[in-house]
Amino acid sequence: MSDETIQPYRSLAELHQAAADAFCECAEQSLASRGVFRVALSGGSTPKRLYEMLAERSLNWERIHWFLGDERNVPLDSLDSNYRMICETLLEPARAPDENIHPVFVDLQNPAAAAETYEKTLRTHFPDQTMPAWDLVLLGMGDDSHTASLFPGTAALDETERWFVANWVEKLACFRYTLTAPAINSAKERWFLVAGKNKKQAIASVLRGERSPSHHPSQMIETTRMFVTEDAWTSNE
Ligand SMILES: O=C(O)[C@H](O)[C@@H](O)[C@H](O)[C@H](O)COP(=O)(O)O
Repeated sequence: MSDETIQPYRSLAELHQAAADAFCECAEQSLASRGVFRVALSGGSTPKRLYEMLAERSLNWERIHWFLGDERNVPLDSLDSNYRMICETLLEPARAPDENIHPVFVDLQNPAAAAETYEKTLRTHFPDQTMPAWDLVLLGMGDDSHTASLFPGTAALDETERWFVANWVEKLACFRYTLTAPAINSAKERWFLVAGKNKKQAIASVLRGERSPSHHPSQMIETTRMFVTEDAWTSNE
């Protein structure tokens, strides 16, 4: 990823404002050219305020479809559910049509089956495609360089055919649901939102460290834009 695709912001508020503007522009362009905007959203804390801001924008809610880039293996009403967070911050305040919202119907006892079911759902939205043709995938980055639920040293990093899998994460001692790297890279736009000095080392390793996707999974993503706060950024100088 070249440095011109990376924009450091003085504050998280400025990052969210810029990301909200860029999101709306991306949606408008997609709707104008394809009549639909299909986006996979990130979980975590960084995008929450962005989602709240988007709920206040005048988007064409009827023609936007909302998907999960990853999910935790918890009930959808759990405080740890990405779906719950996205509903509370964005989809409920915006009154997005239920039929446009596509949660992962988790199966605590059989996450592999739930992931296969979600992949089948995705394939109905992107028929006859080898990989999902998202208009946008929003991503965060962990301080261990993970993105979505592609964690270092996990089996999902090696997946080249599947779109969406259940991924055992040893360090968390749990399954996570995640898009695979090829199913993220097939998006027209792949954006990272990264904030906080605790992410500085991860960003430096991902962008400037040796190429080692098994240690730095975010290196697998062909990023088109990175929104980052200055306290998480080190320039190339
Ligand atoms: O399910 C999740 O938690 C996310 O999808 C995950 O990949 C997240 O984006 C990073 O862990 C960064 O999280 P923060 O934004 O909370 O730092």
